[in-house]
Amino acid sequence: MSTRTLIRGGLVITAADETHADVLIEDGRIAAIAAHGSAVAQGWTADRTLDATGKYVIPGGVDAHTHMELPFGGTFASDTFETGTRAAAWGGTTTIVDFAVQSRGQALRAGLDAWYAKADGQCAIDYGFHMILSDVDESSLKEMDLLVAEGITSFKLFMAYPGVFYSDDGQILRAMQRSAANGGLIMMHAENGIAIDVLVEQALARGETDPRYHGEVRKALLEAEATHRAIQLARVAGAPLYVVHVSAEEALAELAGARDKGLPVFGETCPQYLFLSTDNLAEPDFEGAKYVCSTPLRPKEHQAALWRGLRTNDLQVVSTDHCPFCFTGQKELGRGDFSKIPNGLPGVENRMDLLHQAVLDGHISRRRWIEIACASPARMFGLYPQKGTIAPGTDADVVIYDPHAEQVISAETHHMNVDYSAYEGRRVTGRVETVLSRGEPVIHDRQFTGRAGHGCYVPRATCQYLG
Ligand SMILES: NC(=O)NCCC(=O)O
Ligand SMILES: [Zn+2]
Ligand SMILES: [Zn+2]
Repeated sequence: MSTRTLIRGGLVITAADETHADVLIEDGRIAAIAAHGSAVAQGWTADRTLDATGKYVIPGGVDAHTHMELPFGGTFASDTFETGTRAAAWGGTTTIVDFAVQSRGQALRAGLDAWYAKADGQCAIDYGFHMILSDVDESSLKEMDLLVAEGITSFKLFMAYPGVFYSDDGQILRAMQRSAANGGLIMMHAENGIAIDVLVEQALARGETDPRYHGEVRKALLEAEATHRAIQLARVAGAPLYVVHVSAEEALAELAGARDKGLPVFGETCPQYLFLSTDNLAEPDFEGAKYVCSTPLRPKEHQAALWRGLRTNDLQVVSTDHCPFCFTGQKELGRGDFSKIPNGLPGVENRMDLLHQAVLDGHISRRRWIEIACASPARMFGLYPQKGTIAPGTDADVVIYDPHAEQVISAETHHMNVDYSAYEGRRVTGRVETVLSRGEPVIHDRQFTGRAGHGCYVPRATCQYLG
């Protein structure tokens, strides 16, 4: 039986508009939107009415970069699809795109099937997959075509992590040529991993073992160099390119220069690069390990450039790169050798709130908040307008957001399965109150009302920023 839900009296914010409007939801979709107080809206009846007076009504967040249960550095990211998607819902995110992994020597199909199995029946919110390519050869190139047809329309390659996920320039060029032909989008981890490994070895030989050296060896210039090289390879292949987790001003300058030339080059940054810095990596007593991720945190001065890039659209997306490892037992694997600290930070629950705080701090406008966190990732990865906006016919993935509520971010209160918060003690204004996923309340008045298995796999179209 169909349920009608009515959200009354809120300020509806999309990437395009802000309107005081009522939103009618039926059969899991937005049925209609009408000005608050209009005769049309007053005539609506519903089984469930949610009062959003004084609140924002925004599209559910789309986090296009998560790693639930990622195998890394001899351990696994500590959020499962169940715990990670529940935490995402608490933070106002209603869709994730996670990375299925091809292990070396394995077919893409095997890696993808393993990810379908991990997520199936576990998720509180909807999900899709990108595919990590670890072994670019004739057979994996052929498989890329099949995956694009199946709705896996983006592929991550690594210029970092030699011996693990690393692809050389020839492999990268081949994968790009294939994506130019099949419509897929190459997502690049742009760091010169071969040069970084030399610097790691030299640092360790000098006895530089603390977490802060992770930031020192993974130099901004090596991110910029790899970004430049990835752009040139994409040009040669005639392929579009999306550079993930951009952290260095110099790398952003490469993207901006390419975009100025009109090239189809896109960039993502993450909250950790906007709000944290090498000061965190330098925290004493091995606490810096909590902030080890790649690309690494940069000196604070890089943040202004990233905010500018988000305003000027040289960066289009903010995703989390959520890849949590507990401090106890996981980050600790790298005591005495920073190169053994599993790379990654938790954050899937914090993104919408941190970016709302950025609105209050004057870095971005409200509509740009929704654009970089909802609409643009949905367009980039072929989910729009089903996801990422509020419009008649789209999925009713809707957040009622209280822009005045104060909160202090803490591991004591978060829902991610990780024993620390990268933002411990940070005060932010704004908080998720209610979250609907396809019309079903998964968070209702700050209570979890969802369930594992509600979330559905969503096949994706190709990038909607291209021709
Ligand atoms: N980013 C990170 O440190 N860990 C996750 C894997 C990746 O995205 O490179
Ligand atoms: Zn990466
Ligand atoms: Zn990642």
